[in-house]
Amino acid sequence: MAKEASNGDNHAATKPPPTPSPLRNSKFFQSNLRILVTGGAGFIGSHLVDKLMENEKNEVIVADNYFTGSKDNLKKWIGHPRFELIRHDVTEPLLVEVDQIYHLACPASPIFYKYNPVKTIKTNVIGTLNMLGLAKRVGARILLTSTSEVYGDPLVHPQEESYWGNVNPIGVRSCYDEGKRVAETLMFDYHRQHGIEIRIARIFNTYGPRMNIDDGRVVSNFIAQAIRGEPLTVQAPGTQTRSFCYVSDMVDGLIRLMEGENTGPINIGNPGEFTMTELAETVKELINPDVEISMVENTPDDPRQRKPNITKAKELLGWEPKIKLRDGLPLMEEDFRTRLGVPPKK
Ligand SMILES: NC(=O)c1ccc[n+]([C@@H]2O[C@H](COP(=O)([O-])OP(=O)(O)OC[C@H]3O[C@@H](n4cnc5c(N)ncnc54)[C@H](O)[C@@H]3O)[C@@H](O)[C@H]2O)c1
Ligand SMILES: O=C(O)[C@H]1O[C@H](OP(=O)(O)OP(=O)(O)OC[C@H]2O[C@@H](n3ccc(=O)[nH]c3=O)[C@H](O)[C@@H]2O)[C@H](O)[C@@H](O)[C@@H]1O
Repeated sequence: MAKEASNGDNHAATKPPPTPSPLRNSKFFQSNLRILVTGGAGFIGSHLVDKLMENEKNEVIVADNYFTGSKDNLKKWIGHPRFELIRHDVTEPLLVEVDQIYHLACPASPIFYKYNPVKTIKTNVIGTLNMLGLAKRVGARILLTSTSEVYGDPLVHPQEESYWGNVNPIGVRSCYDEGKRVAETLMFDYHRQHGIEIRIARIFNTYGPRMNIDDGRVVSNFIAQAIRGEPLTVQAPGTQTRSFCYVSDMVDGLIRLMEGENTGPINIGNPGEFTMTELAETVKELINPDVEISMVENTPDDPRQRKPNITKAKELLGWEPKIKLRDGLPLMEEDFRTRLGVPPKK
């Protein structure tokens, strides 16, 4: 039985995990591990798929509705015998036979999750219920990519997993923050009530190649603006902080959590903390020293500070990030230049 890594509450399952599908024992069953990645056509999901596909014992099925993801992110795997891509919306039930589920499906950029907030809530609540139902039917282990946004505008700094958060339940970000909080609740209820093997990662701001160019997230905005020679738009006051994790570190953390013995929730993020003004200055220095930095209006309920305490990830998963922000940002440049059609400066 998985160990609890969280708030000192009693999270123990009352039931043993459900037995895996009888198909596992059928004559024609292959010995490979079948892994479902929901949201696998998105930014983090596609990097996770790349890593999972490196292991020849893995078969990977991606289910995605392409709201913020794209087939382009997975083009090198389309047609591969161990890979399958399904256009599917997780708010509808999905019938597949799998051993593990990485449940990532959910728009992550504030612009996109606020675009259709009711759909965002449905994705988090009904989508997670459907994936838990699937996990229960086939006896699969399921990992949810939750978020540092469950801490809201945090009054405790850095944030550790035992902090219950400071979230506005009726704000414009609530469809996402509260949606993920309910998704975490559902995970633990299925774990306690039905013995489902669960893993919860609380991801902190992650960046890297394949982020949507017009995603609205700060790192992709600044890199695209720097390459286009447009002013970097720091939203006021610019003193708000974030801690940025490079995507390969994130994928490594997610796989360790899935493979390990702890349910979580566990923070996965890079504790290096920067103000948005510092981030803009770093992008300017590394990508285009000629661009201006301009101050623009902010959006409601923007958290003022965010930094993970990763003691649990270090102790329980033996994980910590390796890539510093200054080393990670230049790794995005080539991908962004190619997609923007802007050749490197001479
Ligand atoms: N990137 C980050 O900084 C960050 C931070 C915290 C948590 N997370 C979480 O990690 C996960 C992946 O984030 P990302 O940055 O790769 O975002 P992303 O927007 O690039 O990827 C999300 C994917 O989910 C798909 N999707 C959305 N709604 C769906 C639905 N109803 N049915 C099926 N597919 C659907 C999208 O098409 C996309 O491919 C999300 O759950 C997000 O909440 C990300
Ligand atoms: O890590 C997380 O848990 C969450 O982080 C992000 O949410 P947020 O931190 O608000 O991400 P951004 O939209 O990238 O904003 C970060 C900061 O940059 C600022 N910003 C954004 C865009 C911009 O052009 N300029 C700018 O200064 C924002 O005001 C904010 O303070 C993600 O988008 C969520 O999906 C994720 O769950």
